[in-house]
Amino acid sequence: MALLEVKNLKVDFDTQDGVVHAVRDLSYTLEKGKTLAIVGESGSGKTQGAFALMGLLPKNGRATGSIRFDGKEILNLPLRELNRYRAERIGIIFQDPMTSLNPYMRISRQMTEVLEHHKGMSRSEALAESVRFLDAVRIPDAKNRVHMYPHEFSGGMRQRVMIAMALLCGPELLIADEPTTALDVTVQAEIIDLLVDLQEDFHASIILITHDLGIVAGTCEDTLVMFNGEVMEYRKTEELFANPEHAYTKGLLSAVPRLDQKVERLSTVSYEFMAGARKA
Ligand SMILES: Nc1ncnc2c1ncn2[C@@H]1O[C@H](COP(=O)(O)OP(=O)(O)OP(=O)(O)O)[C@@H](O)[C@H]1O
Repeated sequence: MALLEVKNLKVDFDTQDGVVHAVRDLSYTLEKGKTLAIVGESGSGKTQGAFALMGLLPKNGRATGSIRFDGKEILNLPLRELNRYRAERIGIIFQDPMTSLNPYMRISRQMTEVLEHHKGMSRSEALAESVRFLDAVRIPDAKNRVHMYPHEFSGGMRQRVMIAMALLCGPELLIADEPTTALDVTVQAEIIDLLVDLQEDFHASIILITHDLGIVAGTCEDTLVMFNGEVMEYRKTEELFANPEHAYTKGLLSAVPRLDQKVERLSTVSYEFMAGARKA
């Protein structure tokens, strides 16, 4: 059975200027232990599509359609029930780790609190478990660094802490929303490698949200390309790279820098180009 089935998801926002259709018709299926990339330029609806399933939509937003998690409809569940899913079965990693880390609390306290509350561990068990998770995300000297505050870590290390926190309760689904966008290119590659390794160890399904097709190859089995709230293409990643069907995907691919080609200037996908490439 699929872990996640999203069908005809629509997300609308009420604004002063009328209704914004952020996600128009999004459908996909994610099997257990598999990885899906959701790719598209800024504003294409990637994040709001994921927020709908976490119950994190801004107040002026509403979602319709269906989101089944492990066979159960979770779209628009009451907050109390959704909170249980969010805490224990679905982990999320944001672009900016400070969105989920409390700057005034030591990492140890932030991690042990979760484990005490959700796993019923004692403080000392929870501390040992936290160190184990920091080791798993390759934080050197985890035993000592667990007692540091978030600002004492570099950006890449902070992102690792957030990944460790997202994995703490053993989620079946991990949503990574632009997890590397704010980082240097080399650190980006390390974080993506880490996610791939962790997925093998923790057997979580992953949704990787990114505007960068370059980090998708070799990382995700399937790729879904979005533009203007709609799905442009949804296929096996290998096939998409080998033979992109949609003009918009071709545009995105041509914007991916390739190590084997010298380019004068990186291409960008212009708005006119995208508009012309929109699905009829
Ligand atoms: N609270 C809101 N009210 C009105 N429109 C909104 C609101 N939040 C998001 N939107 C709009 O929804 C659309 C989709 O936004 P979304 O954040 O999903 O895009 P994205 O593809 O994830 O882009 P980015 O990478 O920049 O986050 C955008 O046009 C955005 O302006």
